[in-house]
Parts: sequence; structure tokens; C-alpha cells
Amino acid sequence: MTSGASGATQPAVRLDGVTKAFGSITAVDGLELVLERAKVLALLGPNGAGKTTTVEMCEGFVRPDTGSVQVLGLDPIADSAEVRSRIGVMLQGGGAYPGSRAGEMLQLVASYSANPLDPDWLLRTLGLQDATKTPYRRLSGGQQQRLSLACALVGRPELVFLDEPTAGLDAQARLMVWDLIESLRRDGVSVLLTTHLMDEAEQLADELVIIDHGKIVASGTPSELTTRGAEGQLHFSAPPNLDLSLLQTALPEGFSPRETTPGSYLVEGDIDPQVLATVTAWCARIGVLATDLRVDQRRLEDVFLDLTGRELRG
Ligand SMILES: Nc1ncnc2c1ncn2[C@@H]1O[C@H](COP(=O)(O)OP(=O)(O)OP(=O)(O)O)[C@@H](O)[C@H]1O
Repeated sequence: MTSGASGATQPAVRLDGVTKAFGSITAVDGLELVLERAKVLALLGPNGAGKTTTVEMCEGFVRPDTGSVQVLGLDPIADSAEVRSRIGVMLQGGGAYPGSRAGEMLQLVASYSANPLDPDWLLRTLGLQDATKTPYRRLSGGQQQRLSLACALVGRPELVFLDEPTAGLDAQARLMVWDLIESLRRDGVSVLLTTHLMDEAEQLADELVIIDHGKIVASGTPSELTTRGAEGQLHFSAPPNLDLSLLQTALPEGFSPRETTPGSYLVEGDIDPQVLATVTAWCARIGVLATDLRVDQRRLEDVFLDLTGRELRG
């Protein structure tokens, strides 16, 4: 047996200079990535960015051309038997016998594991308790997807790979899956997930990695990414044609307040509490009541659009 015990001190996933090409297409291009234990890392990227190829290399299904992939301190191809026994993989629809019942399928997968989670608990947690006797082929798409998640988790993996775990789920089912992923993290499970959903990434991820054309274009915590170099906007309404020169002087250097349309004012920059206080103090000094005062934070979507020039798929 390979170094399972020593692997416990290694990150859950480590990619060093990993490249993978399919013919003339470089799907993954020199990727460096670390997922620490008991953390959730979300890989974000537009279609074709290389997310699935990255996950498949970690799962041992795809061999990198160059660089090294380590999963739980092991090589997912050379040590595939041990790695597979310790990770959870959510397969999209694959591997199911269409006639087998949902509950039986999960029991069967659980029986491969020495210390499985309680399948009934998992079915309840994912809202599948009424579907246990339903044949796989009769389950709705969302139910099949949640069953696939249950199968990935029932063996108590140390690390799970979730490729778009909530794509196509309704809002209630999505919340169930989010709750489950959060409880996994609390239990010390590491999670690598891919998603197109910004709210999902913001909600779940300790670390976000945005990739495009197989390369990392930004990484950090959700709040680091939204505040890094962020331009905020402070809007307010007041009588038109106010003289903004006094406000300009009172604000820190670099701010240029302006009237965008008659009676609508905008201050752009790093809007901190001091800037907000300066604007309201100026209003008080000139005897003006600012209405509709609003501060817009830069959203992750804006960061993504700036970095990749593309919108995430909705
Ligand atoms: N087996 C393959 N053979 C040929 N090209 C492939 C193969 N797998 C992936 N690619 C190409 O590699 C690039 C990256 O694909 P990948 O599926 O990893 O991206 P992705 O970020 O997961 O995209 P999506 O969000 O659409 O799933 C794409 O241009 C894709 O067409």
C-alpha cells in the first residue's frame, strides 16, 4: 500500500504545472492549484475553460501531458485503487442500472464501503425519501442528480469532486445540496467543485479559482476577489445642478463626483464608510437632503466579466 497515512499531511489536491492538450486545443495550460484539507474550492470559468478536464485529471480519468497531479498525497493514476477508495465522484447519469430502485442503488454503493453514512439519512437530507422505491429511469433529472450526489458521498470520502452539482436543480433542491456541502466541510471533507453559478461559489467556497483558456486568471476568497481593485459606486438623488467643487475637495484624492443626469449624482471609487460620511456631511453643509442614496458593491459577475470578457453561463 502507498503512503496513505503520510498523505494526511498533504493538501487534498495539488496541481503543479499541469498541462493537457487534445489535438491542437490546450484544455489546461500550466495549472497550479492547491486545495487544503476541509476546504471548499470552486473552479469557475466560461464554457470550455478547462474545468472538467482539470477535475478528470484529479479523478485519474485523464492523464496530464506534463506536470504533476497529487490527490491526498497520491498519484490518481498510479495509485488509482487507493485514491478511488478515498474520494467521492459524482458521475452524471453514468453507471446506473435503469431498472434498479434509488434506495437499492444507494445501499449497494454503501455496501462497498467499510464505514458508510446511513443511506436513509442521506436520502432524507437530499429530499429523496419518497423516491427510494422508484426505479432510476423514472426519477426526474433533479432526483437522478441528487442520487448521484448521494452515491458520491455515502462512502464517507475524504475528498469529493462535484462537477456542477446543482445544475438544473430547482431552488429548494439547490439549498438542500448547499446545506449538505456545508455540513461535509464541517466534518472535515475537502470539496472541489465546478460551477457556473456565482451565488453558489460565493456561498460555498473558501477559495475561488477563475480559469479561462486553461489558465488561472484570478484566485482568492470570494470577498478578496470582489474587493480587489474594486470600484464601488455611490449613487444619490438631490436637486439638479449642485456645485460639486466643495465635495470634490472634501473627498480623498482620486474621487470625481459627477451629476450623471439632472438630479442624479455618482461617486465612484473605493467607497468606504469615510467616503460615505463625507458625502452626507457635504449634503448637510449645503442644506440638501440626498434621497435614494445607495452603495453598489462590485459583484463577482463584474469581476468575472472584467477578467474573461465573457459572462458565465446562466
Ligand atoms: N476528450 C476531448 N477531446 C477533444 N477535446 C476536448 C476533450 N475534452 C475537452 N476538450 C476540449 O478542451 C477544452 C476544455 O474543455 P473542458 O470540458 O475541460 O471545459 P469546461 O470548462 O469544463 O467547459 P464546460 O463548462 O462547457 O463544461 C474545450 O475546448 C473542449 O472542447
